[in-house]
Order: sequence, then C-alpha cells, then structure tokens
Amino acid sequence: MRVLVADEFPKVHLESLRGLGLTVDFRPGLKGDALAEAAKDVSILVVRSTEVPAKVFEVAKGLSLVIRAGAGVNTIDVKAASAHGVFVANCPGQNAIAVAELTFGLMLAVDRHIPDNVAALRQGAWNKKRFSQARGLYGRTVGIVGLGAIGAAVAERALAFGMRVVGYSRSLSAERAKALGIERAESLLALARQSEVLTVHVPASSETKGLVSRQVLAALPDGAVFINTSRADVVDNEALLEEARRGRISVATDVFPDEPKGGEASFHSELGKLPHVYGTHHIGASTEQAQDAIARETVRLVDRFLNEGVVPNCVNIAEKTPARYQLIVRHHDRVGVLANVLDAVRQAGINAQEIENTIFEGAQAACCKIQLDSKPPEEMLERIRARAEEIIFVDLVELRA
Ligand SMILES: NC(=O)c1ccc[n+]([C@@H]2O[C@H](COP(=O)([O-])OP(=O)(O)OC[C@H]3O[C@@H](n4cnc5c(N)ncnc54)[C@H](O)[C@@H]3O)[C@@H](O)[C@H]2O)c1
Ligand SMILES: O=C(O)CC[C@@H](O)C(=O)O
Repeated sequence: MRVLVADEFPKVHLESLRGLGLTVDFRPGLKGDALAEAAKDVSILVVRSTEVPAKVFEVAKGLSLVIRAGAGVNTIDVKAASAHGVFVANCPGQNAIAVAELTFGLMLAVDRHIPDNVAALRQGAWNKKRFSQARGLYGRTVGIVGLGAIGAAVAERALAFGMRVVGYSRSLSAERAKALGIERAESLLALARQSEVLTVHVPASSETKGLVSRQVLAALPDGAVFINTSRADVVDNEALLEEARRGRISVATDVFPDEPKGGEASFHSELGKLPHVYGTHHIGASTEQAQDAIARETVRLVDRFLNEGVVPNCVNIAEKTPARYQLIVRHHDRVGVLANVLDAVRQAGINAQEIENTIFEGAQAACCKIQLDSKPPEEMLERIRARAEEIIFVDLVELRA
C-alpha cells in the first residue's frame, strides 16, 4: 500500500510509516493538478496546509483516507471526499499548546511593543520613552472565543498570568466553565464588550464565517487587543482592516485572507503592513514539539486504519443516516449466510445502510445488524427466518428519529 505525504513531515515519523509496511512517497510542495496526479496511485494522503481540492477525489480512485496533519480541515474539500467515500481524519488537540504559546507571544508582543523595540534597535535608535508605554497583562480581562483544545490551553495560561478569563463557545456549559476556572459570557457581543484582549479559537466553517463581525469588533473597548490564531474566515476582514486603520484597537494575527498555502511566497497584506498590527506567517502549529505530536498521531491513525480498519478522529462520517429500522440477525457463522440475508433485503427493494457483523467467541455464531431506510414487509423477515439451518433469530427494531 502507498501513502503520499505532500507536506513537510519529520523524517523519523516517515520511517515509522515505512515500518508499517507502507511505501512512502514524500513529496512536500505538491499542489493542484500535480497533487491530483500524484495521488492517483496511493491509498492514503497526508497533508498539512496543502489544499486538497475536489479534483483529487475525482482522479484518485484508490484513495481511501486523507489525514490532515493538523487541526483545521477547511483546506480539504470534505464534501467531495464524502461524495467519493473517502475518510478524512485530523489530529485534534496535538498542536494546541503551540498555538496557545503563540497567542501569548502575540499578547505580550502587543502589550510591550516587542517587534517595534527590535526594529528600532536594528535601525540604531534607542527609545525607552516610547516603548515604556505598556499596560501589563495582570488583572486584565481576556475574552476567549471557542473553548476547545486551544481555547482551554489559552485559558490555563491566562489564569497563570493572573488575568480575568471569560469564555464564549457554542458548547460552553456553566459546569465546563467552572471546571476551567473561567467565567462564561452569554453571547459573543457580551464577551467583546468586556474584553481588553479578545482571542479567537474556533474552526472555519459555514457557521463561523464572519463570526467576529463588524458589530463584535466595534464592541471592543478602546485600546483592546484582538488576536486571531484560528482562520481568517472567522472574522469580517473588511471591518477588521477598517478598525486596524483607525488604530482604536490593536491586532495580532497569525492568519490572513488568501494567505499563501506553501512555505515561501511573496505576499502583500494591507492588514499586515499597518502599525497597530503584528502579523505572523501562520506559524501557530510550527514548533518541533507540536509537529512531533502531530506526526505521532498521524502514524497512529494510519496504523489503526491498516491493522484494525478503523479511522479515529474521522470528520466526515454521517452523524445520522436516513435509516429508520434495524434488522438484527443472529446466525451461524458460515459462508453465504449474509449474502442470503442481503439478497432478501434487495428483493424487498430496501436500501441497506450501515452493516455490522459481530463474531462470538469460538466463531460459531455471529450477530449482524443492518440498518434499513424503510420498514421491511413481514414476508422479507419470513424469507430470512425460513433458512433455519443458517439463521438463529431475526428481529426488527424501529430506530429513534
Ligand atoms: N494558527 C495555527 O497554526 C493553527 C493551529 C491549529 C489550529 N488552528 C485553528 O484553530 C481552530 C481551533 O482548534 P482547536 O484545536 O481548539 O479545535 P477544537 O475543535 O478543539 O475547538 C473548537 C471550539 O470552537 C467551538 N465552536 C465551534 N463552532 C462554534 C461557533 N459557531 N460558535 C462558537 N463556538 C464554536 C467548539 O465548540 C470548540 O469549543 C482549528 O479549527 C484551526 O482552524 C490554527
Ligand atoms: O500545519 C500547519 O502549519 C498549520 C496547521 C494549523 O493551521 C492547523 O489547523 O492545525
């Protein structure tokens, strides 16, 4: 079996993939048509920020699994993957500490003007007067949008800095907020109004597009700092540019609209050039520690897929299928039994959805569960029961809507 690794990946973990018996094509920097061409003969594709467009799934018929060696899967056409029956999995949480550390680096950099200090010195200027204007982080309020792996890691660090931490997340319950040791805001707007620092850690999705809206940015107090280490899409970028130009708030961002996908490119960002903006080059996950953890997780996913046929962290399995009924067939574990059961289902004109066959110890009997999209007629059940030499018991259960 072949795996294509189309981005940078630690050497030692490429060896681990080879150790699983795979042929590894290590071709960082592949893009677009070249990526689709190279993916033609592989079963598994591993990518970091490289985009995986629909074309890859149209061309690479043998592709079974795409692993995002990172958290955000917005760079992969997951809809196209699902339409072609290709699993997509990611490595959630493995780079959370790295992103939280960058978030703090940015927060401190803005408060103490560290990049401007450095730039002035490099130009031969000493300006203690100007650079002494810092407020300090202790006792200040940080608002965290999205309390998943990264948001929680930021909260932990903010508490250690003696900050007041308030969170807003889709699924942040009062209990979880208490467990994290933070306060909980009822809405994003309520959070923004009280945040001297607002930092965002939600995935890019149709639900989060423009989540940090013009109104949210306008609600930030004067002199607030807005930090984005998630994705550019989650912010109203036009409004952000206007706010940053006005200089009413400071901005630190690791992500930009239309940022280059590769490692090196020329890139001119209006936002990135402004004096109240500190931009980094989408390096949130780029620590050795994080890349090592991500690569280990990638190898674990490949191993489980190869050896157990399961895909941990899969992001595109249907949460709910159209199945309404479950057929349960306990049967003798013999050749052709399931084919006969499925033939009866086919003859009834019913679509079988998820199928699971569990073998009991001793491999004499098994239990097959078949989810069906409509209620089977009694004759179909009778047809299955009639093969008494193969079938032990047949039952039908209506699934909860
Ligand atoms: N800068 C980088 O290099 C870098 C590295 C890793 C991750 N990221 C980005 O950060 C994102 C978050 O990563 P994570 O590991 O914390 O993910 P996560 O899935 O652990 O957490 C995401 C959080 O966002 C919340 N959320 C989702 N939709 C929401 C909505 N509509 N409103 C409010 N909250 C919502 C979820 O409830 C969850 O708490 C990733 O999806 C990725 O885009 C960037
Ligand atoms: O791989 C990278 O460098 C970025 C990854 C990051 O954006 C992620 O979503 O995990």
